[in-house]
Order: sequence, then C-alpha cells, then structure tokens
Amino acid sequence: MSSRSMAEESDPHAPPRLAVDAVSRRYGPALALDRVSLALGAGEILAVLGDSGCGKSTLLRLVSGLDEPDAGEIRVDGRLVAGRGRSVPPEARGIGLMFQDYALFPHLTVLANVRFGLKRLGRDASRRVALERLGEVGLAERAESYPATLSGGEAQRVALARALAPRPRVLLLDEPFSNLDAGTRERVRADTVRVLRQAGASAILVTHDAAEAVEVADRIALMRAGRLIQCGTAEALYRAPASPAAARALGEVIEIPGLAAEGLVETPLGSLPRPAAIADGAVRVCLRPEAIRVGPAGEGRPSRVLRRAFAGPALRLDLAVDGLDAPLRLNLPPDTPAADLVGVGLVAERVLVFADRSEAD
Ligand SMILES: Nc1ncnc2c1ncn2[C@@H]1O[C@H](COP(=O)(O)OP(=O)(O)OP(=O)(O)O)[C@@H](O)[C@H]1O
Repeated sequence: MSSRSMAEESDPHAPPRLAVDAVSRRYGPALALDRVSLALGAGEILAVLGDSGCGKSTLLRLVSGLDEPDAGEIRVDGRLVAGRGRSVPPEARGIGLMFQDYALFPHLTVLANVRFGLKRLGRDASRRVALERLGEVGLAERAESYPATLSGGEAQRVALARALAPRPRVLLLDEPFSNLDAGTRERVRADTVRVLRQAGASAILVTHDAAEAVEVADRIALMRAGRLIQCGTAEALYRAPASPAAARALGEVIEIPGLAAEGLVETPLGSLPRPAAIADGAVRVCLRPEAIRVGPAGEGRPSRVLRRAFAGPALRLDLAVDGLDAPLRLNLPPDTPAADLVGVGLVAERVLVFADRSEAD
C-alpha cells in the first residue's frame, strides 16, 4: 500500500474513493440512468444489483470514462473526473475495469497480459510487479503460459491480476463470474473476494444475481429502470426494504393486499398493528416465508389445501385463502402433517407494509 493511501485510510475526513452525484444518461428517448448517486469508501466492495437493462453497465461506463453523463458529477478521491463540462480520459482516472469475457490478449503470455497495464513502469519494474501480482492470485508459475491453456477460473484470476496490477483507486467488475459454470463460479468468486480484500481494493461489482451480491459485497446498491432504489447492507435491505421492488430484489416475497384503518392493517391472512409511517387506506403487504405461520385448522385463517407436492427439502402447499385471487404457494418443512384444511396466520413483526403506490415501486 502506498503511503498516500495509508494516510488516506486513516483519515476519516478523506473524500470517498468514488462519489457519483445525481448522474443521468439518456440514449435517445431511453433514460438509462436517472439521477443516480452513490459513494464508495476505501477498501469497500459495493454490488450493483438489478435486472437486465436497469442501467448497471451504463453506470460503469460513465464511471470508467468510456461514456459521459448528460448531467451530474463523478469524483475519484474528491477530484472531479466527469461533469461540469469536464471529462478526464479513462486512463487518467485511476479506475480499473474487468469485463465478463476477461478480454485477455490471446497472443500474449500470462505475464505479458498482466504487464500490459504497467507500461509506465519500465521493463524491469513492470516484470517484477506483474510477477508479484500473479503471485497474489496464485498463478506465478503460469507466467509463461498462453491464455488458451488456462481454465476458466485461472483466466479470471489472470484478468483480476491484470486489472489490479496498476493498483487502481477503484476496480469495476462487470458480471465477472457469469461465464463460469455453476461449480467453478463459487470458488472463483471466493478467490476474487480474497484477492480484492488482500489488495485493499475498492470495487464495484455489477450483477443480476442477488445471492452473489449478498455473498460478495459490503453494501448493495439496488437499481431498477435507471434509478437507484435503495443502497445498504444486505441485512438492512432484507429487513427494511424501502419498497416492494426492493423487497423482491433480495428474496422470495408474496404480496397481498391490505387496508390500514383504526391503528390496524387488515389482510386476508389476519390483521397486524399499523406501522407509524403508514397512512390509513389501501396498502401493499409483502411477506417473506418467515412472515407466514401455518398451523392446524382453527389457528389463524382457515385455508383449503389445493395441492400438496414433494419438492426436495421442502413440501410445496398451494392454499386457497378467502380474499386472495391466487392460491398462496408455500414451501414448508417436509414433515408438515397432511391435512385438507390448515390455519394460516401472520408473524406481525416480520411483515413488510408499504404505502399503495404504482408498480414502479
Ligand atoms: N449505447 C446505447 N445506445 C442506446 N441505448 C442504450 C445504449 N446503452 C444502453 N442503452 C439502453 O440503456 C438501458 C440500460 O442499459 P445497460 O446496458 O446499462 O443495462 P444493464 O443493467 O447493464 O443490463 P444487462 O444486465 O443486460 O447488461 C437499456 O434500456 C439499454 O437498452
């Protein structure tokens, strides 16, 4: 670690490594990014999570300097790199990039690939640093190999060594594991996080896989239709999502209607105290599996079992509940007693209640 970054790490008043402030980008009629703001701290790994087309790659392109925002500002270590008519070229931003296809040069050895970003260092120093970086990802002995001879996981580690070689202030990773098969993916993911942590790198990782975001990141920025809808730790997003869309992003949610009145929220599965922030009127009630209690008929709302199916570690029950248009589909422990009628209730403190706004939320 350089003396500059050590001093900065210990300074609580240092500007964030990366600050994105109200950045927008329009492509013709499409608003790909709509006033997105976020900050990345030193040594932090932030996952940007969202469905296809929500603007994740656009955000990375703007941060890296491959594209320019229409509005807003981007700063690296407090230095304006985009916005207010300024556009610092990609190579002068201190931003590293790693794409899903790794883009290793096939005609260059592993060592030459890693040296590629170190040209400014000169011959001997770049060789020494590149070997050091390869050592960090456990591939020093493959220095003279060509990319075609590497496994997918090894190629990914070489790409990581190359991206980290110049010690970028921020590393951007765009769906870095999506080309790996499921078995390899988890191992490579763990290796990548270990290398990033060892290097003290600040990184943004783009993914559409919630489990990956939860596992890899310190914080998750949830994006939807060009907007950042919530940013926080996985736990905060899971426990206190800001909207039904945010709730759905981090796990299975069943949504049912509700009506808030006289201090209560009334739902087809029972009533619960009205949260203070919720006004009287129609509300949206989101239920994670742990918010629903299933017991014998007589406890809670009586519900008819429409279908009972064995589904590996779970028992799948489809229940008809008065007041719900569609069957309630639940996964229960496999030893749940068979019955034609069950009672369904709510675990009030686990229920998520939202004001009734448009589907965009
Ligand atoms: N160069 C471009 N020209 C026109 N439209 C674009 C361009 N780049 C992106 N878009 C549009 O902007 C929106 C956001 O695209 P972006 O690639 O950032 O999404 P994404 O979240 O990265 O999606 P994916 O996960 O599929 O890569 C999309 O509607 C896309 O069609």
